[in-house]
Amino acid sequence: MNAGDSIDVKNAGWTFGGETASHFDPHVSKSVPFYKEGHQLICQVADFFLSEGSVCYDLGCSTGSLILNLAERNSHKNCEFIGVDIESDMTRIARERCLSCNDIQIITDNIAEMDLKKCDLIVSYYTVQFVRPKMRQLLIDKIYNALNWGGAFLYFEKVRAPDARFQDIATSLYNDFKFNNGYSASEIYSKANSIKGVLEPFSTQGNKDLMERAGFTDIVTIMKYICFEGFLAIK
Ligand SMILES: C[S@@+](CC[C@H](N)C(=O)[O-])C[C@H]1O[C@@H](n2cnc3c(N)ncnc32)[C@H](O)[C@@H]1O
Repeated sequence: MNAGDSIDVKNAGWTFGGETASHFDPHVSKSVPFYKEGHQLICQVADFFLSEGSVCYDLGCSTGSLILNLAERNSHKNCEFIGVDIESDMTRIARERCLSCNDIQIITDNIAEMDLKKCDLIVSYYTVQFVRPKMRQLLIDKIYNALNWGGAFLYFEKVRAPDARFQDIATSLYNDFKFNNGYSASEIYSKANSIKGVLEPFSTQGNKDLMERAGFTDIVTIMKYICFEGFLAIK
């Protein structure tokens, strides 16, 4: 970064509304490694849990691409797909995208406060990391309680490393990932400033502890790349 670079720093003011929602689709895979591959993996895992009449949630569905993929892949199973996002700018785009699919309902709500109905699959793809830490255990408890026995929670999160040395390495590698995808040094710095206190990752162990306290005992990692991890937890 040069001394003359101008940086638009919205300190700790990140939001998914407005411009972020309208620019979300073309930009997300430049900052989330294997974004599309993660969706593909979730769809493949969902095959094991969705059967005739199942209910499936996508918590923090953003513009609806994952819930649409899930619904189209399982259109023969008569399932109910419910996408939830707190930002109406996101759910407006998601509703437009999913218009042709009658199995999908898109709801604007706060996942930390809403009730969940009984279901066979709950997906959270990089969403819980934005829920206030004090609300997180209650949310994971609610997810566990909503699942039918044998149902699954697919839980993807940005994760912190187990100690400072690994965290330094992970931060450096992730900055390289964004830089190599075309973000400037000042954009990377600006984003890091804006998400302070908004994006709050827990460690791998911290996330497992949340799930175990909720009641999950069968938990495996199904994807990991630098500081991005996907867990499959079965009730
Ligand atoms: C990184 S994006 C998720 C990406 C999305 N799952 C996908 O596959 O494209 C995080 C999303 O979570 C939503 N979100 C954050 N906190 C939320 C909350 N408390 N309730 C519902 N949605 C929330 C944001 O509005 C945003 O759309």
